[in-house]
Amino acid sequence: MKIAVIGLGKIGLPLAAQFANKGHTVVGVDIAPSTVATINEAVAPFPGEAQLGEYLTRLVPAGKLRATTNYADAIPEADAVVVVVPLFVDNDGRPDFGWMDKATADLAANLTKDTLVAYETTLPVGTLRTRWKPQLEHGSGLIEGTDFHVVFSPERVLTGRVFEDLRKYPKLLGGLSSEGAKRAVAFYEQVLDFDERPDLERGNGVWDLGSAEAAEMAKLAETTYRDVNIGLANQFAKFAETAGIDVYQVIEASNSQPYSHIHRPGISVGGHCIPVYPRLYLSNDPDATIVRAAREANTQMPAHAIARLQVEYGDLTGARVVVLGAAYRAGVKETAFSGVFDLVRHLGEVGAIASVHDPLYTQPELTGLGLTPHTFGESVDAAVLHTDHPEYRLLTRDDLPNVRQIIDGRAAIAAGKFECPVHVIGTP
Ligand SMILES: NC(=O)C1=CN([C@@H]2O[C@H](COP(=O)(O)OP(=O)(O)OC[C@H]3O[C@@H](n4cnc5c(N)ncnc54)[C@H](O)[C@@H]3O)[C@@H](O)[C@H]2O)C=CC1
Ligand SMILES: CC(=O)N[C@H]1[C@@H](OP(=O)(O)OP(=O)(O)OC[C@H]2O[C@@H](n3ccc(=O)[nH]c3=O)[C@H](O)[C@@H]2O)O[C@H](C(=O)O)[C@@H](O)[C@@H]1O
Repeated sequence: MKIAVIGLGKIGLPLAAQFANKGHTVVGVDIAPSTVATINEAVAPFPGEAQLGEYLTRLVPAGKLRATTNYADAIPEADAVVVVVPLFVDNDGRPDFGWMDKATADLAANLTKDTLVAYETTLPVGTLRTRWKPQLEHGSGLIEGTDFHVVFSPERVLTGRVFEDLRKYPKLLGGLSSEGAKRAVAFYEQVLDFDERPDLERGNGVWDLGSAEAAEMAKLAETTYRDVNIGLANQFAKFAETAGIDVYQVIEASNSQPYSHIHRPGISVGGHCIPVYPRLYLSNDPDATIVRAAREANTQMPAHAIARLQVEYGDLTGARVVVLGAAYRAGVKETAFSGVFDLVRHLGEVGAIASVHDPLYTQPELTGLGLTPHTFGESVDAAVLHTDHPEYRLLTRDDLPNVRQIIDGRAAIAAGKFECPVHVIGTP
Protein backbone atom coordinates (compact mmCIF):
# COMPACT_ATOMS: atom_id res chain seq x y z
CA MET A 1 0.00 0.00 0.00
CA LYS A 2 1.13 3.59 -0.63
CA ILE A 3 0.59 5.86 2.36
CA ALA A 4 1.09 9.60 2.89
CA VAL A 5 1.44 11.12 6.37
CA ILE A 6 0.89 14.88 6.66
CA GLY A 7 2.77 16.48 9.58
CA LEU A 8 6.06 14.80 10.55
CA GLY A 9 6.20 15.86 14.20
CA LYS A 10 6.52 13.87 17.38
CA ILE A 11 3.44 11.85 16.42
CA GLY A 12 3.41 11.87 12.59
CA LEU A 13 7.00 10.73 12.07
CA PRO A 14 6.81 7.68 14.38
CA LEU A 15 3.49 6.81 12.70
CA ALA A 16 5.09 7.03 9.25
CA ALA A 17 7.93 4.81 10.50
CA GLN A 18 5.45 2.30 11.92
CA PHE A 19 3.59 2.06 8.58
CA ALA A 20 6.86 1.69 6.62
CA ASN A 21 8.08 -0.93 9.06
CA LYS A 22 4.95 -2.94 8.23
CA GLY A 23 6.16 -3.08 4.63
CA HIS A 24 4.20 -0.19 3.11
CA THR A 25 5.71 2.62 1.04
CA VAL A 26 5.37 5.85 2.96
CA VAL A 27 5.91 9.47 1.97
CA GLY A 28 5.72 12.06 4.73
CA VAL A 29 4.78 15.69 4.03
CA ASP A 30 5.91 18.56 6.24
CA ILE A 31 6.12 22.30 5.64
CA ALA A 32 9.46 22.55 7.48
CA PRO A 33 12.31 22.01 4.97
CA SER A 34 14.85 21.33 7.74
CA THR A 35 12.63 18.56 9.19
CA VAL A 36 12.26 17.01 5.74
CA ALA A 37 16.01 17.20 5.03
CA THR A 38 16.91 15.65 8.39
CA ILE A 39 14.49 12.74 7.91
CA ASN A 40 15.83 12.10 4.40
CA GLU A 41 19.28 11.77 5.99
CA ALA A 42 17.73 9.01 8.16
CA VAL A 43 18.10 11.11 11.31
CA ALA A 44 15.32 11.85 13.81
CA PRO A 45 14.70 15.64 13.98
CA PHE A 46 13.81 15.46 17.71
CA PRO A 47 15.15 13.42 20.67
CA GLY A 48 13.29 11.14 23.04
CA GLU A 49 11.42 8.63 20.87
CA ALA A 50 12.85 5.20 21.62
CA GLN A 51 13.36 3.06 18.45
CA LEU A 52 12.73 5.94 16.00
CA GLY A 53 16.43 6.33 15.09
CA GLU A 54 16.77 2.62 14.42
CA TYR A 55 13.62 2.61 12.22
CA LEU A 56 14.87 5.59 10.19
CA THR A 57 18.36 4.18 9.61
CA ARG A 58 16.78 1.00 8.26
CA LEU A 59 13.71 2.29 6.39
CA VAL A 60 14.99 5.46 4.69
CA PRO A 61 17.93 3.85 2.82
CA ALA A 62 15.62 0.94 1.90
CA GLY A 63 13.34 3.41 0.08
CA LYS A 64 10.33 2.56 2.29
CA LEU A 65 10.15 6.00 3.90
CA ARG A 66 10.97 9.46 2.57
CA ALA A 67 9.88 13.01 3.30
CA THR A 68 8.90 15.96 1.12
CA THR A 69 7.58 19.51 1.43
CA ASN A 70 5.57 19.04 -1.76
CA TYR A 71 2.01 17.69 -1.42
CA ALA A 72 1.91 16.91 -5.16
CA ASP A 73 4.85 14.56 -4.62
CA ALA A 74 2.95 12.47 -2.05
CA ILE A 75 -0.85 12.73 -2.15
CA PRO A 76 -1.95 11.79 -5.70
CA GLU A 77 -0.25 8.37 -5.50
CA ALA A 78 -1.43 7.54 -1.98
CA ASP A 79 -4.08 4.91 -1.21
CA ALA A 80 -4.43 6.34 2.30
CA VAL A 81 -3.52 9.72 3.80
CA VAL A 82 -3.09 10.26 7.56
CA VAL A 83 -3.24 13.88 8.77
CA VAL A 84 -1.64 14.75 12.11
CA VAL A 85 -0.91 18.49 12.05
CA PRO A 86 -1.57 20.37 15.34
CA LEU A 87 -4.70 22.33 16.13
CA PHE A 88 -4.39 25.06 18.76
CA VAL A 89 -6.57 27.18 21.01
CA ASP A 90 -6.29 30.97 20.94
CA ASN A 91 -5.89 33.19 24.02
CA ASP A 92 -9.67 33.21 24.52
CA GLY A 93 -9.84 29.41 24.53
CA ARG A 94 -11.33 29.17 21.02
CA PRO A 95 -10.07 26.49 18.61
CA ASP A 96 -7.57 27.85 16.09
CA PHE A 97 -7.92 25.71 12.94
CA GLY A 98 -5.31 27.67 10.93
CA TRP A 99 -2.62 25.00 10.43
CA MET A 100 -5.18 22.26 9.86
CA ASP A 101 -7.20 24.33 7.37
CA LYS A 102 -4.02 24.98 5.39
CA ALA A 103 -3.07 21.28 5.43
CA THR A 104 -6.62 20.36 4.39
CA ALA A 105 -6.59 22.86 1.51
CA ASP A 106 -3.25 21.51 0.21
CA LEU A 107 -4.49 17.95 0.62
CA ALA A 108 -7.73 18.74 -1.24
CA ALA A 109 -5.85 20.32 -4.15
CA ASN A 110 -3.98 17.03 -4.69
CA LEU A 111 -6.65 14.49 -3.72
CA THR A 112 -7.49 11.74 -6.21
CA LYS A 113 -10.35 9.26 -6.44
CA ASP A 114 -10.59 6.31 -4.05
CA THR A 115 -8.28 7.75 -1.39
CA LEU A 116 -8.95 7.11 2.29
CA VAL A 117 -8.26 10.19 4.45
CA ALA A 118 -7.81 9.65 8.20
CA TYR A 119 -7.55 12.68 10.49
CA GLU A 120 -5.77 11.88 13.76
CA THR A 121 -5.41 15.38 15.25
CA THR A 122 -7.60 15.98 18.31
CA LEU A 123 -10.50 18.32 17.44
CA PRO A 124 -13.92 19.54 18.60
CA VAL A 125 -16.87 17.23 17.97
CA GLY A 126 -18.34 17.84 14.51
CA THR A 127 -15.22 19.31 12.90
CA LEU A 128 -14.83 16.55 10.34
CA ARG A 129 -18.38 16.67 9.03
CA THR A 130 -19.00 20.41 9.15
CA ARG A 131 -15.57 21.83 8.37
CA TRP A 132 -13.15 19.50 6.59
CA LYS A 133 -15.52 17.39 4.53
CA PRO A 134 -16.84 20.52 2.71
CA GLN A 135 -13.29 21.92 2.39
CA LEU A 136 -12.02 18.64 0.90
CA GLU A 137 -14.96 18.38 -1.50
CA HIS A 138 -14.68 22.02 -2.55
CA GLY A 139 -10.90 21.86 -3.07
CA SER A 140 -10.87 18.53 -4.91
CA GLY A 141 -14.13 18.64 -6.85
CA LEU A 142 -14.75 15.09 -5.57
CA ILE A 143 -17.63 13.77 -3.46
CA GLU A 144 -16.98 12.27 -0.02
CA GLY A 145 -18.58 8.86 0.46
CA THR A 146 -18.45 8.15 -3.29
CA ASP A 147 -15.15 9.36 -4.71
CA PHE A 148 -13.14 9.35 -1.49
CA HIS A 149 -13.68 8.60 2.23
CA VAL A 150 -12.87 10.51 5.40
CA VAL A 151 -12.64 9.15 8.94
CA PHE A 152 -11.51 10.43 12.31
CA SER A 153 -9.16 8.22 14.30
CA PRO A 154 -7.71 9.92 17.40
CA GLU A 155 -4.06 9.41 18.28
CA ARG A 156 -3.81 8.33 21.92
CA VAL A 157 -0.12 7.53 22.39
CA LEU A 158 2.28 9.20 24.79
CA THR A 159 5.34 10.78 23.15
CA GLY A 160 8.49 8.90 24.08
CA ARG A 161 6.76 5.53 23.87
CA VAL A 162 4.71 5.84 20.66
CA PHE A 163 5.56 2.41 19.19
CA GLU A 164 4.74 0.67 22.46
CA ASP A 165 1.43 2.54 22.96
CA LEU A 166 0.35 1.88 19.36
CA ARG A 167 0.30 -1.83 20.22
CA LYS A 168 -1.23 -1.35 23.65
CA TYR A 169 -4.41 0.67 23.00
CA PRO A 170 -7.37 -0.07 20.70
CA LYS A 171 -7.35 2.12 17.58
CA LEU A 172 -10.59 4.07 17.78
CA LEU A 173 -12.21 5.43 14.65
CA GLY A 174 -15.45 6.70 13.21
CA GLY A 175 -16.38 7.53 9.63
CA LEU A 176 -18.70 9.93 7.87
CA SER A 177 -20.11 6.85 6.16
CA SER A 178 -20.13 3.14 7.01
CA GLU A 179 -18.15 2.40 3.82
CA GLY A 180 -15.44 4.86 4.89
CA ALA A 181 -15.28 3.28 8.34
CA LYS A 182 -15.05 -0.20 6.84
CA ARG A 183 -12.11 0.86 4.67
CA ALA A 184 -10.43 2.54 7.63
CA VAL A 185 -10.74 -0.59 9.77
CA ALA A 186 -9.06 -2.58 6.98
CA PHE A 187 -6.35 0.10 6.66
CA TYR A 188 -5.45 0.26 10.36
CA GLU A 189 -5.50 -3.53 10.65
CA GLN A 190 -2.79 -3.62 7.96
CA VAL A 191 -0.54 -0.98 9.49
CA LEU A 192 -0.74 -1.70 13.23
CA ASP A 193 -0.10 -4.67 15.51
CA PHE A 194 -1.96 -5.17 18.76
CA ASP A 195 -0.97 -6.75 22.07
CA GLU A 196 -3.41 -9.17 23.69
CA ARG A 197 -5.72 -7.30 26.12
CA PRO A 198 -7.82 -9.90 27.98
CA ASP A 199 -9.08 -7.05 30.21
CA LEU A 200 -11.03 -5.53 27.26
CA GLU A 201 -14.38 -7.19 26.59
CA ARG A 202 -14.21 -6.04 22.97
CA GLY A 203 -10.58 -7.12 22.63
CA ASN A 204 -7.61 -5.06 21.48
CA GLY A 205 -7.66 -3.97 17.82
CA VAL A 206 -9.48 -1.45 15.63
CA TRP A 207 -12.77 -0.23 17.11
CA ASP A 208 -15.33 1.39 14.80
CA LEU A 209 -17.39 3.68 17.04
CA GLY A 210 -20.10 4.15 14.41
CA SER A 211 -19.63 7.84 13.64
CA ALA A 212 -16.87 10.41 13.30
CA GLU A 213 -18.53 12.38 16.10
CA ALA A 214 -18.30 9.48 18.58
CA ALA A 215 -14.59 9.08 17.79
CA GLU A 216 -14.01 12.84 18.11
CA MET A 217 -15.75 12.85 21.49
CA ALA A 218 -13.93 9.73 22.77
CA LYS A 219 -10.57 11.52 22.55
CA LEU A 220 -11.93 14.68 24.22
CA ALA A 221 -13.56 12.54 26.90
CA GLU A 222 -10.44 10.58 27.89
CA THR A 223 -8.23 13.66 28.05
CA THR A 224 -10.83 15.84 29.78
CA TYR A 225 -11.27 13.05 32.31
CA ARG A 226 -7.52 13.26 33.00
CA ASP A 227 -7.68 17.05 33.52
CA VAL A 228 -10.76 16.84 35.75
CA ASN A 229 -9.22 14.01 37.76
CA ILE A 230 -5.96 15.96 38.28
CA GLY A 231 -8.08 19.02 39.17
CA LEU A 232 -9.76 17.01 41.91
CA ALA A 233 -6.38 15.76 43.16
CA ASN A 234 -5.15 19.37 43.26
CA GLN A 235 -8.26 20.46 45.17
CA PHE A 236 -7.60 17.65 47.71
CA ALA A 237 -3.92 18.68 47.87
CA LYS A 238 -4.75 22.26 48.84
CA PHE A 239 -7.21 21.11 51.51
CA ALA A 240 -4.73 18.54 52.86
CA GLU A 241 -2.10 21.25 53.31
CA THR A 242 -4.42 23.31 55.50
CA ALA A 243 -5.75 20.27 57.39
CA GLY A 244 -2.29 18.93 58.25
CA ILE A 245 -2.72 15.78 56.13
CA ASP A 246 -0.41 14.14 53.58
CA VAL A 247 -2.52 13.93 50.40
CA TYR A 248 -0.24 11.27 48.84
CA GLN A 249 -0.98 8.95 51.74
CA VAL A 250 -4.70 9.66 51.33
CA ILE A 251 -4.64 9.00 47.57
CA GLU A 252 -2.70 5.77 47.99
CA ALA A 253 -5.24 4.65 50.60
CA SER A 254 -8.29 5.67 48.50
CA ASN A 255 -6.94 4.01 45.38
CA SER A 256 -6.46 0.71 47.22
CA GLN A 257 -9.97 -0.34 46.23
CA PRO A 258 -10.70 -0.79 42.51
CA TYR A 259 -13.25 2.02 42.03
CA SER A 260 -10.97 4.92 42.93
CA HIS A 261 -8.38 6.20 40.43
CA ILE A 262 -7.36 9.57 41.84
CA HIS A 263 -4.44 11.00 39.85
CA ARG A 264 -1.41 12.77 41.26
CA PRO A 265 -1.64 16.39 42.34
CA GLY A 266 1.11 18.72 41.23
CA ILE A 267 2.39 22.17 40.57
CA SER A 268 1.01 22.52 37.01
CA VAL A 269 -0.79 20.72 34.19
CA GLY A 270 1.06 21.43 30.95
CA GLY A 271 1.71 20.12 27.46
CA HIS A 272 -0.25 20.80 24.29
CA CYS A 273 -2.83 18.15 25.10
CA ILE A 274 -4.29 17.99 28.61
CA PRO A 275 -4.65 21.79 29.18
CA VAL A 276 -5.99 22.26 25.62
CA TYR A 277 -8.49 19.48 24.93
CA PRO A 278 -10.87 20.36 27.79
CA ARG A 279 -11.11 23.77 26.11
CA LEU A 280 -11.98 22.10 22.81
CA TYR A 281 -14.65 20.17 24.71
CA LEU A 282 -15.93 23.42 26.26
CA SER A 283 -16.22 24.86 22.74
CA ASN A 284 -18.81 22.11 22.14
CA ASP A 285 -20.39 22.14 25.61
CA PRO A 286 -19.90 25.58 27.20
CA ASP A 287 -22.16 24.70 30.17
CA ALA A 288 -19.81 21.95 31.38
CA THR A 289 -19.08 23.63 34.72
CA ILE A 290 -17.22 20.61 36.10
CA VAL A 291 -14.75 20.82 33.22
CA ARG A 292 -14.34 24.57 33.62
CA ALA A 293 -13.81 24.28 37.39
CA ALA A 294 -11.11 21.63 36.98
CA ARG A 295 -9.31 23.74 34.37
CA GLU A 296 -9.38 26.64 36.81
CA ALA A 297 -8.12 24.48 39.72
CA ASN A 298 -5.20 23.27 37.62
CA THR A 299 -4.37 26.71 36.23
CA GLN A 300 -4.10 28.10 39.78
CA MET A 301 -1.47 25.64 40.99
CA PRO A 302 1.65 27.67 40.03
CA ALA A 303 0.27 30.69 41.94
CA HIS A 304 -0.53 28.40 44.87
CA ALA A 305 3.07 27.11 44.90
CA ILE A 306 4.56 30.61 44.98
CA ALA A 307 2.08 31.70 47.68
CA ARG A 308 3.22 28.69 49.72
CA LEU A 309 6.86 29.68 49.20
CA GLN A 310 6.04 33.18 50.43
CA VAL A 311 4.46 31.78 53.59
CA GLU A 312 7.44 29.51 54.29
CA TYR A 313 10.23 31.91 53.25
CA GLY A 314 8.82 35.33 54.08
CA ASP A 315 9.37 38.40 51.92
CA LEU A 316 10.77 37.24 48.58
CA THR A 317 11.90 40.67 47.41
CA GLY A 318 15.37 40.22 45.92
CA ALA A 319 15.47 36.50 46.75
CA ARG A 320 17.20 34.28 44.19
CA VAL A 321 14.80 31.46 43.39
CA VAL A 322 15.60 28.64 40.96
CA VAL A 323 12.78 26.76 39.24
CA LEU A 324 13.83 23.15 38.65
CA GLY A 325 12.45 21.93 35.32
CA ALA A 326 11.22 23.85 32.29
CA ALA A 327 9.60 20.85 30.55
CA TYR A 328 5.89 20.28 31.17
CA ARG A 329 6.52 16.72 32.35
CA ALA A 330 9.44 14.46 33.17
CA GLY A 331 11.68 13.25 30.38
CA VAL A 332 10.29 15.33 27.50
CA LYS A 333 11.93 18.30 25.83
CA GLU A 334 8.72 20.23 25.39
CA THR A 335 7.50 23.43 27.04
CA ALA A 336 4.05 23.92 25.46
CA PHE A 337 1.79 25.32 28.20
CA SER A 338 4.49 24.42 30.72
CA GLY A 339 3.91 25.69 34.27
CA VAL A 340 7.44 27.11 34.29
CA PHE A 341 6.24 30.30 32.61
CA ASP A 342 3.57 31.01 35.24
CA LEU A 343 5.98 30.16 38.06
CA VAL A 344 8.57 32.62 36.76
CA ARG A 345 5.88 35.27 36.23
CA HIS A 346 4.50 34.87 39.77
CA LEU A 347 8.02 34.96 41.23
CA GLY A 348 8.64 38.21 39.38
CA GLU A 349 5.38 39.66 40.73
CA VAL A 350 6.52 39.09 44.33
CA GLY A 351 9.94 40.65 43.66
CA ALA A 352 12.04 37.47 43.48
CA ILE A 353 14.84 36.97 40.95
CA ALA A 354 13.91 33.79 39.11
CA SER A 355 16.19 31.46 37.18
CA VAL A 356 15.48 28.08 35.59
CA HIS A 357 17.36 24.79 35.34
CA ASP A 358 16.48 21.83 33.13
CA PRO A 359 18.82 18.94 32.32
CA LEU A 360 17.24 18.55 28.84
CA TYR A 361 17.84 22.17 27.75
CA THR A 362 21.07 24.04 27.01
CA GLN A 363 21.46 27.52 28.46
CA PRO A 364 20.92 29.23 25.06
CA GLU A 365 17.76 27.14 24.61
CA LEU A 366 16.41 28.35 27.97
CA THR A 367 17.32 31.93 27.05
CA GLY A 368 15.51 31.44 23.75
CA LEU A 369 12.39 30.53 25.71
CA GLY A 370 12.62 33.85 27.58
CA LEU A 371 13.93 32.14 30.76
CA THR A 372 17.08 32.96 32.76
CA PRO A 373 19.30 29.85 32.87
CA HIS A 374 20.67 28.60 36.17
CA THR A 375 23.86 26.60 36.75
CA PHE A 376 24.06 24.14 39.63
CA GLY A 377 26.61 25.18 42.23
CA GLU A 378 25.55 28.86 42.12
CA SER A 379 24.16 30.17 45.39
CA VAL A 380 20.35 30.41 45.67
CA ASP A 381 17.91 31.39 48.42
CA ALA A 382 15.06 29.07 47.48
CA ALA A 383 14.10 26.42 44.92
CA VAL A 384 10.79 25.31 43.39
CA LEU A 385 10.72 21.86 41.82
CA HIS A 386 8.44 22.00 38.80
CA THR A 387 9.34 18.90 36.71
CA ASP A 388 10.07 15.47 38.18
CA HIS A 389 12.96 14.69 35.84
CA PRO A 390 14.69 11.57 37.22
CA GLU A 391 17.92 13.59 37.57
CA TYR A 392 16.34 15.64 40.36
CA ARG A 393 16.02 12.57 42.59
CA LEU A 394 19.82 12.77 42.86
CA LEU A 395 19.92 16.46 43.85
CA THR A 396 22.13 17.28 46.82
CA ARG A 397 22.83 20.39 48.88
CA ASP A 398 26.02 20.97 46.82
CA ASP A 399 23.85 21.60 43.76
CA LEU A 400 21.92 24.37 45.53
CA PRO A 401 24.35 26.04 47.95
CA ASN A 402 22.75 28.21 50.68
CA VAL A 403 19.19 27.19 49.76
CA ARG A 404 16.87 28.01 52.68
CA GLN A 405 13.46 26.73 51.51
CA ILE A 406 12.39 24.24 48.85
CA ILE A 407 8.92 23.79 47.39
CA ASP A 408 8.62 20.33 45.84
CA GLY A 409 5.74 20.41 43.36
CA ARG A 410 5.89 16.71 42.46
CA ALA A 411 6.94 14.86 45.62
CA ALA A 412 10.18 14.15 43.77
CA ILE A 413 13.01 15.20 46.08
CA ALA A 414 14.41 12.37 48.15
CA ALA A 415 13.90 13.01 51.88
CA GLY A 416 16.92 13.90 53.98
CA LYS A 417 19.10 15.25 51.16
CA PHE A 418 18.84 18.86 52.31
CA GLU A 419 19.33 20.61 55.62
CA CYS A 420 16.63 23.16 54.80
CA PRO A 421 12.87 22.41 54.87
CA VAL A 422 11.40 20.72 51.77
CA HIS A 423 7.65 21.45 51.44
CA VAL A 424 5.80 19.04 49.20
CA ILE A 425 2.64 20.42 47.56
CA GLY A 426 -0.26 18.51 49.12
CA THR A 427 1.44 17.92 52.45
CA PRO A 428 1.52 20.18 55.55
N1 LIG B 1 2.40 15.31 21.21
C1 LIG B 1 1.59 14.49 21.87
O1 LIG B 1 1.83 14.12 23.02
C2 LIG B 1 0.36 13.97 21.20
C3 LIG B 1 -0.23 14.61 20.10
N2 LIG B 1 -1.36 14.12 19.51
C4 LIG B 1 -1.97 14.79 18.36
O2 LIG B 1 -1.01 14.97 17.35
C5 LIG B 1 -1.01 16.32 16.87
C6 LIG B 1 0.37 16.66 16.40
O3 LIG B 1 1.21 16.64 17.52
P1 LIG B 1 2.79 16.57 17.40
O4 LIG B 1 3.20 15.57 16.39
O5 LIG B 1 3.30 16.44 18.79
O6 LIG B 1 3.12 18.03 16.85
P2 LIG B 1 4.55 18.61 16.47
O7 LIG B 1 4.50 20.05 16.77
O8 LIG B 1 5.64 17.77 17.04
O9 LIG B 1 4.61 18.42 14.87
C7 LIG B 1 3.71 18.98 13.98
C8 LIG B 1 4.34 18.98 12.59
O10 LIG B 1 3.36 19.43 11.64
C9 LIG B 1 4.05 20.21 10.68
N3 LIG B 1 3.07 21.04 9.95
C10 LIG B 1 2.47 22.19 10.34
N4 LIG B 1 1.63 22.63 9.38
C11 LIG B 1 1.71 21.74 8.36
C12 LIG B 1 1.08 21.65 7.10
N5 LIG B 1 0.20 22.55 6.69
N6 LIG B 1 1.41 20.62 6.31
C13 LIG B 1 2.31 19.68 6.70
N7 LIG B 1 2.93 19.71 7.88
C14 LIG B 1 2.63 20.73 8.71
C15 LIG B 1 5.06 20.99 11.48
O11 LIG B 1 6.09 21.50 10.69
C16 LIG B 1 5.54 19.90 12.47
O12 LIG B 1 6.64 19.18 11.97
C17 LIG B 1 -1.50 17.13 18.07
O13 LIG B 1 -2.13 18.32 17.69
C18 LIG B 1 -2.46 16.18 18.73
O14 LIG B 1 -3.77 16.34 18.23
C19 LIG B 1 -1.92 12.96 19.97
C20 LIG B 1 -1.36 12.26 21.02
C21 LIG B 1 -0.20 12.72 21.73
C1 LIG C 1 -0.71 9.18 30.29
C2 LIG C 1 -1.63 9.80 29.29
O1 LIG C 1 -2.72 9.35 29.10
N1 LIG C 1 -1.18 10.89 28.66
C3 LIG C 1 -1.88 11.52 27.54
C4 LIG C 1 -1.41 12.96 27.44
O2 LIG C 1 0.00 12.99 27.34
P1 LIG C 1 0.86 14.22 27.94
O3 LIG C 1 2.14 14.18 27.22
O4 LIG C 1 0.07 15.46 27.90
O5 LIG C 1 1.20 13.78 29.41
P2 LIG C 1 0.39 13.60 30.77
O6 LIG C 1 -1.06 13.40 30.55
O7 LIG C 1 1.08 12.55 31.53
O8 LIG C 1 0.64 14.96 31.53
C5 LIG C 1 0.03 16.22 31.25
C6 LIG C 1 0.29 17.16 32.42
O9 LIG C 1 -0.45 16.73 33.55
C7 LIG C 1 0.40 16.61 34.68
N2 LIG C 1 -0.06 15.47 35.49
C8 LIG C 1 -0.20 14.25 34.90
C9 LIG C 1 -0.67 13.18 35.63
C10 LIG C 1 -1.00 13.34 36.99
O10 LIG C 1 -1.42 12.42 37.69
N3 LIG C 1 -0.85 14.57 37.54
C11 LIG C 1 -0.38 15.65 36.82
O11 LIG C 1 -0.26 16.76 37.37
C12 LIG C 1 1.79 16.37 34.10
O12 LIG C 1 2.80 16.76 34.99
C13 LIG C 1 1.75 17.24 32.86
O13 LIG C 1 2.07 18.57 33.20
O14 LIG C 1 -2.00 13.57 26.31
C14 LIG C 1 -1.83 12.91 25.04
C15 LIG C 1 -2.68 13.59 24.02
O15 LIG C 1 -3.87 13.55 24.22
O16 LIG C 1 -2.24 14.08 23.04
C16 LIG C 1 -2.32 11.46 25.14
O17 LIG C 1 -2.12 10.86 23.90
C17 LIG C 1 -1.56 10.77 26.26
O18 LIG C 1 -1.96 9.42 26.32
